[in-house]
Amino acid sequence: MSSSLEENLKLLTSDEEVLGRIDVRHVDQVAYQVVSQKHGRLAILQSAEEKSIWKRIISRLELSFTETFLATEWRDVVLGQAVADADGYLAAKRPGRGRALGHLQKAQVWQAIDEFTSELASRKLWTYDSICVEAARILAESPSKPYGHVVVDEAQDLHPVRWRLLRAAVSEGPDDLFIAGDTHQRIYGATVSLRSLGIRVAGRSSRLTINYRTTAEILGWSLGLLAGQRVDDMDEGLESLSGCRSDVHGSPPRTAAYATKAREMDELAARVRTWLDSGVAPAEVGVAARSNTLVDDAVTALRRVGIAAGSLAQVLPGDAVRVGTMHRMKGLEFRCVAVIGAGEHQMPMAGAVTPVEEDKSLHAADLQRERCLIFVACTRAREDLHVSWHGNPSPYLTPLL
Ligand SMILES: Nc1ncnc2c1ncn2[C@@H]1O[C@H](COP(=O)(O)OP(=O)(O)OP(=O)(O)O)[C@@H](O)[C@H]1O
Repeated sequence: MSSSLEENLKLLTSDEEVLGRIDVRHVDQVAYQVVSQKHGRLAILQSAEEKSIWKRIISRLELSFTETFLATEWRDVVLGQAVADADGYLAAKRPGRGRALGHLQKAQVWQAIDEFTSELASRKLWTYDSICVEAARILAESPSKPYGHVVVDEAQDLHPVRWRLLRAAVSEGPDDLFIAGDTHQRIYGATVSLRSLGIRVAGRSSRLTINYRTTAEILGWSLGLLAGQRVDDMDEGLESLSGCRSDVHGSPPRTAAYATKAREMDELAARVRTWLDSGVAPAEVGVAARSNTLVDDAVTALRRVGIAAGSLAQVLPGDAVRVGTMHRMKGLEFRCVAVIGAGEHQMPMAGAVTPVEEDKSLHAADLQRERCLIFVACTRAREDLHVSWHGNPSPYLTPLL
């Protein structure tokens, strides 16, 4: 997405001097650079290793918590609220955490987290979150800031550790932070209160209601995916979709069910061929899928019939159809979009949803994120949207069928 933003920046100016002063980067890259300047090359803890460290701690301390629970408690409560010690953790509120903890349980959780962070420190291992914490600390202590102004896009997906980093990356003053986001498109992380992070948006924000990208037909249909959902406004209130509109009209989105994946892939290739034959450039066709496997399947199906196509995970030539996971589709747009594999077994994706018996709140948040993902994918289409699946449709789609 940052390369797409960088490209679009060139539509605003071609002045190399101006472009040279604008740094378009993922916030984690900013954090890595700040921390590596001080500590050298950083070794990143891989998720399988993280799990096994938590598992060892759970078994050593004979705890009844799962590794997911402890990892989330560390990330969202300890790092999220910048808790520094046991007393801070015992006093911390735990909004959005499904399982209530008594005093003794909190002491056990703190001991586990303390052992976990000590192990990371002794092995010199970092997570992307801990890099952000360290970067924010370094920048907060430094009198000189790397940026004069910071523009934040896709703000709904940033964890508090990233907000603290961004806050510390620019001195406080007029036009220090400009924030754009849409909480209906939250596909990572959980609800954040900007107020609690010292970022004041009340009375200083505007709601954009006109959608210039897509047709009224595609917008109306896609908004149906979110009907009845309560969505926050990042400032301790609720966001609304009322008044959202598009003034451009076109064909209504089409949906199609197939008996098998193979058939769905064949029909995808036929659909893309129709778009290309009608004059749509290959790079203006996007195909969105929930999993990497399905992305590969779609690329193979398109190439099999002679259509140049590639995954958005790679650098693509200008004349190829873009196929990507729904996560990769964020922030992009295409004249025509095919959302594939929108079936009951793919959306929500079972592996991405915490079991309800493990953590009720995480379970609900995960389901909501899956719903937002399909909304994000569908709203990438400017003119034509085609949604398909094999087997039964996703429960997110059934109210619209
Ligand atoms: N005022 C405008 N007049 C005409 N076209 C516009 C205007 N504002 C935006 N657009 C066009 O609408 C499309 C979507 O704009 P943009 O990418 O800024 O939206 P967005 O809110 O960031 O979308 P999302 O968050 O869903 O990715 C782009 O093609 C952009 O060029």
